[in-house]
Amino acid sequence: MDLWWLLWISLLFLVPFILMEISSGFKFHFKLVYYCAMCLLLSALAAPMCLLTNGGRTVNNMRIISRVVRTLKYFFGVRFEVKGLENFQIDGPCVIISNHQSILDMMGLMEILPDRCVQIAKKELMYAGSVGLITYLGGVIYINRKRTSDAKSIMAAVAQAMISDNLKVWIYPEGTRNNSGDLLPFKKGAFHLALQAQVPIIPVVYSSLTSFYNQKKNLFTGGTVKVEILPKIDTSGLTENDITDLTERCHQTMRQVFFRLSNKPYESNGQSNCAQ
Ligand SMILES: CCCCC/C=C\C/C=C\CCCCCCCC(=O)SCCNC(=O)CCNC(=O)[C@H](O)C(C)(C)COP(=O)(O)OP(=O)(O)OC[C@H]1O[C@@H](n2cnc3c(N)ncnc32)[C@H](O)[C@@H]1OP(=O)(O)O
Ligand SMILES: CCCCCCCC/C=C\CCCCCCCC(=O)OC[C@@H](O)COP(=O)(O)O
Repeated sequence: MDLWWLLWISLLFLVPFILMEISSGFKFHFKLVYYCAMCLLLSALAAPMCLLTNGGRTVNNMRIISRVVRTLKYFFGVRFEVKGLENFQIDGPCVIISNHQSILDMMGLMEILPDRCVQIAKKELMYAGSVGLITYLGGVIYINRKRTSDAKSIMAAVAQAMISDNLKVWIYPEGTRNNSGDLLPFKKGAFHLALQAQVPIIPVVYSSLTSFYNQKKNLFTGGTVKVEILPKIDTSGLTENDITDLTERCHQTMRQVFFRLSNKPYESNGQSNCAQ
């Protein structure tokens, strides 16, 4: 066949494909920018409310922040089906661990955030404009993930504050966002913290977002996220020697629930689940 014909025929198929890709990519990035802009705007509105109500940096601001963030789901067509909220009804502090898929997780976090609960976040979040300010006002604890020794000493101080100030602490044990449709191995900070403070761990699992949010496919439409708050895991009597087992047990339990909530067949990965 003539080379020109081949070129024309390829173009006939390629051009609509490229246009579709550009427009879906454009839609995806536009929606992400819109999400970030809404976060920046809502944070800028919430900050004076926090300052006027509570005066400065305090976990009590989380009530205001969560109420404001809960409105975001209506703009993005995201809904939550929550089970197990009664498992949050415990007296005193605890460590809450959950899977972390994307920046959209802030909606899922605030949907169920219990009272007097702060999160552990990477220190870079402090510099995210008004979002950084609102996290500061809400009492978020910042860590430098590149300096394990600094992170450890901050977490040791957090263990004390949990007891003295009756705080719950929310940690993403994967340590980073992960939209792969599986859980990453868990870092150990959350488990050390629970043991140091001698408090229970409450695992929370969110179903996979990939059916409506997928960066690889430029997909960001609306959808429903299933959320399950699991019964507390007691840590009393456990020692440093039990950290690896505890981490692995929590990872396995959460992974099974993650696959069930995401309507995916459970795949045993057959490896150690702890981050090395
Ligand atoms: C109004 C509109 C608002 C709009 C915005 C909406 C909301 C904003 C408002 C508030 C919400 C904010 C929510 C923010 C969420 C942000 C989420 C994140 O930033 S996730 C990233 C940060 N978090 C984490 O990284 C936590 C998980 N990581 C860990 O726990 C890590 O363990 C670590 C403590 C950071 C250390 O990292 P490392 O890579 O070194 O981890 P290892 O687990 O491999 O540990 C190495 C080694 O150290 C031992 N270890 C770990 N921790 C401790 C400890 N605390 N004490 C003692 N020893 C410790 C561990 O056992 C390993 O040793 P060994 O191998 O011998 O066992
Ligand atoms: C004047 C300065 C302007 C700064 C502009 C900042 C732009 C960002 C604005 C809004 C972003 C909204 C983000 C909501 C909070 C998201 C928290 C979050 O999900 O952080 C990711 C972190 O868990 C893990 O990070 P990595 O996956 O390791 O990476």
